[in-house]
Amino acid sequence: MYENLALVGATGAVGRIVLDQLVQRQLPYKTLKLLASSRSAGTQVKVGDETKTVELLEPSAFDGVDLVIASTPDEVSAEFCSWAVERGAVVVDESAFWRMDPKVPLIVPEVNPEAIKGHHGIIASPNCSTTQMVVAMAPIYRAAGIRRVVVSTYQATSGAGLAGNVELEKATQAALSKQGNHTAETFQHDIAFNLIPQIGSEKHEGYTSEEMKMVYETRKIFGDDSIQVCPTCVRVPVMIGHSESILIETEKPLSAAEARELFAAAPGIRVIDDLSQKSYPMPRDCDGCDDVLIGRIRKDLSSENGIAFWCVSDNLRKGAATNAIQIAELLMKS
Ligand SMILES: NC(=O)C1=CN([C@@H]2O[C@H](COP(=O)(O)OP(=O)(O)OC[C@H]3O[C@@H](n4cnc5c(N)ncnc54)[C@H](OP(=O)(O)O)[C@@H]3O)[C@@H](O)[C@H]2O)C=CC1
Ligand SMILES: N[C@@H](CC(=O)OP(=O)(O)O)C(=O)O
Repeated sequence: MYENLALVGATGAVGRIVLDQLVQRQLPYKTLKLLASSRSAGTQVKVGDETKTVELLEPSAFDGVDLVIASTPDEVSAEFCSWAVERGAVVVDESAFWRMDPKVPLIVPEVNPEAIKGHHGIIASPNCSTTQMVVAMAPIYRAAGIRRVVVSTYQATSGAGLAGNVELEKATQAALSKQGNHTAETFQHDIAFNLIPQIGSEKHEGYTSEEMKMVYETRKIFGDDSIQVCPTCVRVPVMIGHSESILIETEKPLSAAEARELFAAAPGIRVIDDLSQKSYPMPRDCDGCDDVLIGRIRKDLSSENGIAFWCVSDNLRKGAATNAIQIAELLMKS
């Protein structure tokens, strides 16, 4: 039923990984169209052993397409999704545009696969920082309930797309050659040898748009508006891999050993946790890996029901491309 695929945003940071994953995970498609803007239409892209030409995103591009995987800016998704749905296709969209629409399921397959039922043609994949956090929260939520989460993120420059990594490279070269501050375009300030405690725009009572996504999307994915989330999102000079320091306050008390066992048994999680051996996940370990890596698991010293840990994931893979591909696999199985 889902045999004729289109990939919108095929030339982007996420789109390139989706292409790799289509091949690596051997999705059983018959035809594949690659779509992007007029900037890239006509360029050639390798898909496994084949070379394909990128086509222009326009309504007729979806004629005969059953399944669309899309990774474009919000305003582009806002426009083209209806072109695809009107032609009978289902869209798995990675942008933020549709995520909080009540008619659109927001899916992380390890957490809420059942919510995919009854979709109306568009299925959204969450924000990358939210995805890795909810994968980590899921086993704890099921075993002990969750009242509150305090999270600080350390987000890679590729979170801002291909332009983010180009800016990190240029800014670092400028700083090393002592040319002074690089003029920031993608980020708010010079990212070289720096941390920027702002991702997105000012949104709600001093919180940014990225931070409020972590609040709202988490509640929607768990279907539980009682979960309290206090996020701080920070851009760091790392190319791939978002890291998060997370404190979870549970309903029922949980020891660190119990939390470690729950993480180890959960799908999509790999535990790397032996401080005595300097063993814990770091962003360089997660580049190219589909799991959420968890370490530094310990009891909160300041409250009864707190579990603290460190969590790292490839933002372009589980944070985006892999999650979308897993959603496509769920559809193909249904
Ligand atoms: N990077 C990340 O870690 C994550 C990203 N996302 C979301 O995924 C989406 C894509 O992000 P990312 O890959 O990082 O961004 P990039 O900027 O690297 O890529 C954007 C892609 O969208 C295409 N595009 C842009 N404008 C148009 C247009 N007018 N018509 C058709 N295609 C267009 C670009 O094509 P062209 O080559 O023609 O410019 C390119 O293929 C965004 O919504 C982002 O929020 C979600 C989770 C994580
Ligand atoms: N904004 C995130 C990545 C992203 O694209 O998120 P969203 O899809 O929610 O805009 C970052 O910069 O790291």
